[in-house]
Amino acid sequence: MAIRIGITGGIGSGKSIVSRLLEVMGVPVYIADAESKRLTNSSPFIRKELCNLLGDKLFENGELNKPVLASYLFGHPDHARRINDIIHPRVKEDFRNWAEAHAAFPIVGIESAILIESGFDSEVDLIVMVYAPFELRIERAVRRDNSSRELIVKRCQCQMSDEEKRLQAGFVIINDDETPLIPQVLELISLLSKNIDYLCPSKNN
Ligand SMILES: CC(C)(COP(=O)(O)OP(=O)(O)OC[C@H]1O[C@@H](n2cnc3c(N)ncnc32)[C@H](O)[C@@H]1O)[C@@H](O)C(=O)NCCC(=O)NCCS
Ligand SMILES: Nc1ncnc2c1ncn2[C@@H]1O[C@H](COP(=O)(O)OP(=O)(O)OP(=O)(O)O)[C@@H](O)[C@H]1O
Repeated sequence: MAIRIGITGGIGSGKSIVSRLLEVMGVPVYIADAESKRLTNSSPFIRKELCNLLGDKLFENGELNKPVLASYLFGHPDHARRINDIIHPRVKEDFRNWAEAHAAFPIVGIESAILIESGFDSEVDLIVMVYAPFELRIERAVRRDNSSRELIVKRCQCQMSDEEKRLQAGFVIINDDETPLIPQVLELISLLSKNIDYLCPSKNN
Protein backbone atom coordinates (compact mmCIF):
# COMPACT_ATOMS: atom_id res chain seq x y z
CA MET A 1 0.00 0.00 0.00
CA ALA A 2 1.19 3.51 -0.83
CA ILE A 3 2.30 6.04 1.76
CA ARG A 4 -0.42 8.69 1.92
CA ILE A 5 0.48 12.32 2.34
CA GLY A 6 -2.00 15.11 2.98
CA ILE A 7 -1.12 18.45 1.42
CA THR A 8 -2.78 21.35 3.17
CA GLY A 9 -2.44 25.10 3.62
CA GLY A 10 -4.67 28.15 3.58
CA ILE A 11 -6.19 29.89 0.58
CA GLY A 12 -3.45 31.08 -1.78
CA SER A 13 -0.64 29.24 0.00
CA GLY A 14 0.31 27.37 -3.18
CA LYS A 15 -1.08 23.85 -2.61
CA SER A 16 -2.04 23.52 -6.27
CA ILE A 17 1.50 24.32 -7.39
CA VAL A 18 3.02 21.89 -4.88
CA SER A 19 0.55 19.17 -5.93
CA ARG A 20 1.41 19.79 -9.58
CA LEU A 21 5.13 19.44 -8.78
CA LEU A 22 4.48 16.19 -6.90
CA GLU A 23 2.52 14.84 -9.87
CA VAL A 24 5.32 15.77 -12.26
CA MET A 25 7.66 13.83 -9.93
CA GLY A 26 5.44 10.75 -10.12
CA VAL A 27 3.24 11.17 -7.04
CA PRO A 28 -0.49 11.04 -7.95
CA VAL A 29 -2.53 13.59 -6.01
CA TYR A 30 -6.27 13.51 -5.29
CA ILE A 31 -7.51 17.11 -5.45
CA ALA A 32 -10.27 17.11 -2.81
CA ASP A 33 -11.71 20.47 -3.87
CA ALA A 34 -12.24 19.40 -7.49
CA GLU A 35 -13.53 15.97 -6.48
CA SER A 36 -15.92 17.42 -3.90
CA LYS A 37 -17.37 19.69 -6.60
CA ARG A 38 -17.74 16.71 -8.94
CA LEU A 39 -19.51 14.74 -6.20
CA THR A 40 -21.72 17.69 -5.25
CA ASN A 41 -22.93 17.82 -8.83
CA SER A 42 -23.30 14.07 -9.32
CA SER A 43 -24.37 12.54 -5.99
CA PRO A 44 -28.16 12.45 -5.46
CA PHE A 45 -27.54 12.03 -1.73
CA ILE A 46 -25.45 15.22 -1.44
CA ARG A 47 -27.94 17.15 -3.60
CA LYS A 48 -30.86 16.03 -1.47
CA GLU A 49 -29.13 16.91 1.82
CA LEU A 50 -28.01 20.31 0.51
CA CYS A 51 -31.51 21.08 -0.77
CA ASN A 52 -32.97 20.07 2.60
CA LEU A 53 -30.74 22.70 4.16
CA LEU A 54 -30.83 25.49 1.58
CA GLY A 55 -33.88 24.82 -0.55
CA ASP A 56 -34.34 23.62 -4.12
CA LYS A 57 -33.08 26.93 -5.54
CA LEU A 58 -29.58 25.65 -4.84
CA PHE A 59 -29.65 23.69 -8.08
CA GLU A 60 -30.84 25.61 -11.13
CA ASN A 61 -31.34 23.61 -14.32
CA GLY A 62 -29.47 20.79 -12.62
CA GLU A 63 -26.41 22.96 -11.96
CA LEU A 64 -25.17 24.00 -8.52
CA ASN A 65 -25.72 27.70 -7.83
CA LYS A 66 -22.21 28.39 -6.50
CA PRO A 67 -22.81 31.95 -5.23
CA VAL A 68 -25.76 30.72 -3.11
CA LEU A 69 -23.71 27.89 -1.59
CA ALA A 70 -20.66 30.15 -1.14
CA SER A 71 -22.61 32.91 0.61
CA TYR A 72 -24.09 30.41 3.09
CA LEU A 73 -20.91 28.37 3.57
CA PHE A 74 -18.53 31.30 4.10
CA GLY A 75 -21.12 33.28 6.08
CA HIS A 76 -20.36 31.59 9.39
CA PRO A 77 -17.97 28.82 10.52
CA ASP A 78 -21.00 26.80 11.76
CA HIS A 79 -22.47 26.91 8.26
CA ALA A 80 -19.21 25.64 6.80
CA ARG A 81 -19.30 22.76 9.29
CA ARG A 82 -22.87 21.86 8.26
CA ILE A 83 -21.99 21.80 4.57
CA ASN A 84 -18.76 19.92 5.19
CA ASP A 85 -20.64 17.29 7.22
CA ILE A 86 -22.78 16.61 4.16
CA ILE A 87 -20.09 16.63 1.49
CA HIS A 88 -16.94 15.37 3.15
CA PRO A 89 -17.96 11.85 4.28
CA ARG A 90 -18.65 11.09 0.57
CA VAL A 91 -15.35 12.65 -0.47
CA LYS A 92 -13.58 10.51 2.14
CA GLU A 93 -15.16 7.36 0.74
CA ASP A 94 -14.25 8.42 -2.80
CA PHE A 95 -10.66 9.13 -1.71
CA ARG A 96 -10.34 5.68 -0.13
CA ASN A 97 -11.44 4.06 -3.39
CA TRP A 98 -9.05 6.28 -5.35
CA ALA A 99 -6.16 5.43 -3.00
CA GLU A 100 -6.87 1.71 -3.36
CA ALA A 101 -6.85 2.07 -7.12
CA HIS A 102 -3.44 3.77 -6.82
CA ALA A 103 -1.99 1.33 -4.28
CA ALA A 104 0.83 0.33 -6.62
CA PHE A 105 2.41 3.79 -6.29
CA PRO A 106 4.93 4.16 -3.43
CA ILE A 107 3.51 7.58 -2.48
CA VAL A 108 0.11 9.16 -3.13
CA GLY A 109 -1.26 12.51 -1.99
CA ILE A 110 -4.48 14.26 -1.17
CA GLU A 111 -4.70 18.04 -1.43
CA SER A 112 -7.22 19.96 0.67
CA ALA A 113 -7.33 23.42 2.21
CA ILE A 114 -9.34 21.92 5.06
CA LEU A 115 -7.65 18.54 5.37
CA ILE A 116 -7.52 18.65 9.18
CA GLU A 117 -10.86 20.40 9.74
CA SER A 118 -12.69 17.80 7.68
CA GLY A 119 -11.01 14.81 9.32
CA PHE A 120 -8.87 13.74 6.38
CA ASP A 121 -5.80 13.82 8.60
CA SER A 122 -6.72 10.34 9.84
CA GLU A 123 -6.54 9.09 6.24
CA VAL A 124 -2.89 10.06 5.77
CA ASP A 125 0.50 9.07 7.15
CA LEU A 126 2.01 12.55 7.01
CA ILE A 127 0.60 16.08 6.88
CA VAL A 128 2.51 18.41 4.59
CA MET A 129 1.73 22.06 5.13
CA VAL A 130 2.30 24.61 2.39
CA TYR A 131 3.03 27.88 4.14
CA ALA A 132 2.98 31.45 2.85
CA PRO A 133 2.64 34.62 4.93
CA PHE A 134 -1.00 35.69 5.41
CA GLU A 135 -0.80 38.94 3.43
CA LEU A 136 0.88 37.20 0.51
CA ARG A 137 -1.85 34.52 0.48
CA ILE A 138 -4.56 37.17 0.42
CA GLU A 139 -2.81 39.10 -2.34
CA ARG A 140 -2.43 35.94 -4.47
CA ALA A 141 -6.03 34.82 -3.99
CA VAL A 142 -7.41 38.32 -4.73
CA ARG A 143 -5.41 38.39 -7.96
CA ARG A 144 -6.19 34.79 -8.96
CA ASP A 145 -9.93 34.96 -8.29
CA ASN A 146 -10.34 38.61 -9.27
CA SER A 147 -11.97 38.96 -5.89
CA SER A 148 -12.08 41.45 -3.02
CA ARG A 149 -9.81 41.35 0.02
CA GLU A 150 -12.87 41.23 2.34
CA LEU A 151 -14.26 38.15 0.60
CA ILE A 152 -10.96 36.26 0.76
CA VAL A 153 -10.42 37.19 4.42
CA LYS A 154 -13.93 35.93 5.19
CA ARG A 155 -13.08 32.60 3.50
CA CYS A 156 -9.87 32.41 5.55
CA GLN A 157 -11.98 32.66 8.70
CA CYS A 158 -13.65 29.36 7.78
CA GLN A 159 -10.26 27.65 7.80
CA MET A 160 -7.93 26.60 10.62
CA SER A 161 -5.17 29.12 11.36
CA ASP A 162 -1.64 28.57 10.06
CA GLU A 163 -0.40 28.27 13.66
CA GLU A 164 -2.75 25.35 14.36
CA LYS A 165 -1.92 23.68 11.05
CA ARG A 166 1.79 23.96 11.74
CA LEU A 167 1.39 22.08 15.02
CA GLN A 168 -0.03 19.09 13.18
CA ALA A 169 2.23 19.17 10.14
CA GLY A 170 5.12 16.72 9.87
CA PHE A 171 6.71 18.66 7.01
CA VAL A 172 6.39 22.33 6.03
CA ILE A 173 7.00 23.70 2.54
CA ILE A 174 7.68 27.43 2.47
CA ASN A 175 6.16 29.15 -0.56
CA ASP A 176 6.96 32.79 0.16
CA ASP A 177 8.09 33.85 -3.35
CA GLU A 178 11.69 33.69 -2.06
CA THR A 179 12.41 30.12 -1.01
CA PRO A 180 12.70 27.84 -4.08
CA LEU A 181 9.94 25.21 -4.15
CA ILE A 182 11.44 22.38 -6.20
CA PRO A 183 14.28 21.51 -3.76
CA GLN A 184 11.74 21.35 -0.91
CA VAL A 185 9.47 18.98 -2.83
CA LEU A 186 12.49 16.83 -3.77
CA GLU A 187 13.55 16.77 -0.11
CA LEU A 188 10.05 15.64 0.88
CA ILE A 189 10.09 12.78 -1.63
CA SER A 190 13.58 11.75 -0.57
CA LEU A 191 12.60 11.79 3.11
CA LEU A 192 9.49 9.74 2.43
CA SER A 193 11.44 7.21 0.39
CA LYS A 194 13.96 6.78 3.22
CA ASN A 195 11.41 6.68 6.02
CA ILE A 196 8.76 4.34 4.70
CA ASP A 197 9.38 1.98 7.64
CA TYR A 198 9.16 4.80 10.15
CA LEU A 199 6.00 6.33 8.71
CA CYS A 200 3.97 3.19 8.16
CA PRO A 201 5.78 -0.04 9.03
CA SER A 202 2.82 -2.26 8.15
CA LYS A 203 2.69 -0.86 4.65
CA ASN A 204 6.21 -1.79 3.72
CA ASN A 205 5.98 -5.56 4.31
C1 LIG B 1 -18.60 27.12 -1.95
C2 LIG B 1 -18.11 26.97 -3.37
C3 LIG B 1 -19.26 26.64 -4.31
C4 LIG B 1 -17.46 28.30 -3.82
O1 LIG B 1 -16.96 28.17 -5.12
P1 LIG B 1 -15.94 29.29 -5.70
O2 LIG B 1 -15.67 28.90 -7.13
O3 LIG B 1 -16.50 30.64 -5.42
O4 LIG B 1 -14.64 29.19 -4.82
P2 LIG B 1 -13.54 28.04 -4.84
O5 LIG B 1 -14.16 26.72 -4.99
O6 LIG B 1 -12.48 28.39 -5.83
O7 LIG B 1 -12.96 28.12 -3.37
C5 LIG B 1 -11.91 29.01 -3.04
C6 LIG B 1 -11.22 28.52 -1.80
O8 LIG B 1 -12.13 28.53 -0.69
C7 LIG B 1 -11.73 27.55 0.22
N1 LIG B 1 -12.87 26.63 0.51
C8 LIG B 1 -13.69 25.97 -0.36
N2 LIG B 1 -14.59 25.24 0.30
C9 LIG B 1 -14.32 25.41 1.61
C10 LIG B 1 -14.89 24.90 2.80
N3 LIG B 1 -15.88 24.01 2.75
N4 LIG B 1 -14.36 25.32 3.99
C11 LIG B 1 -13.33 26.19 4.05
N5 LIG B 1 -12.74 26.70 2.95
C12 LIG B 1 -13.22 26.31 1.76
C13 LIG B 1 -10.57 26.76 -0.42
O9 LIG B 1 -9.34 27.27 0.01
C14 LIG B 1 -10.79 27.05 -1.89
O10 LIG B 1 -9.69 26.82 -2.68
C15 LIG B 1 -17.03 25.85 -3.47
O11 LIG B 1 -15.86 26.24 -2.80
C16 LIG B 1 -17.52 24.52 -2.94
O12 LIG B 1 -18.28 23.83 -3.60
N6 LIG B 1 -17.06 24.15 -1.72
C17 LIG B 1 -17.45 22.91 -1.12
C18 LIG B 1 -16.44 21.85 -1.45
C19 LIG B 1 -15.31 21.89 -0.44
O13 LIG B 1 -15.54 21.71 0.74
N7 LIG B 1 -14.06 22.17 -0.93
C20 LIG B 1 -12.95 22.38 0.00
C21 LIG B 1 -11.85 21.45 -0.07
S1 LIG B 1 -12.25 19.76 0.15
N1 LIG C 1 5.77 30.50 -5.76
C1 LIG C 1 4.87 31.15 -6.50
N2 LIG C 1 5.27 32.00 -7.45
C2 LIG C 1 4.38 32.69 -8.21
N3 LIG C 1 3.04 32.58 -8.09
C3 LIG C 1 2.58 31.73 -7.16
C4 LIG C 1 3.46 30.98 -6.31
N4 LIG C 1 2.71 30.22 -5.47
C5 LIG C 1 1.42 30.48 -5.77
N5 LIG C 1 1.33 31.39 -6.78
C6 LIG C 1 0.09 31.89 -7.39
O1 LIG C 1 -0.78 32.24 -6.32
C7 LIG C 1 -2.10 31.81 -6.60
C8 LIG C 1 -2.56 30.87 -5.48
O2 LIG C 1 -1.84 29.66 -5.56
P1 LIG C 1 -2.60 28.24 -5.57
O3 LIG C 1 -3.79 28.30 -6.48
O4 LIG C 1 -1.58 27.17 -5.83
O5 LIG C 1 -3.05 28.24 -4.05
P2 LIG C 1 -3.87 27.16 -3.26
O6 LIG C 1 -3.17 26.90 -1.99
O7 LIG C 1 -4.15 25.97 -4.14
O8 LIG C 1 -5.19 28.00 -2.95
P3 LIG C 1 -6.75 27.59 -2.74
O9 LIG C 1 -6.92 26.98 -1.39
O10 LIG C 1 -7.44 28.89 -2.81
O11 LIG C 1 -7.13 26.67 -3.87
C9 LIG C 1 -2.10 31.15 -7.97
O12 LIG C 1 -2.52 32.08 -8.94
C10 LIG C 1 -0.65 30.79 -8.17
O13 LIG C 1 -0.29 30.78 -9.53
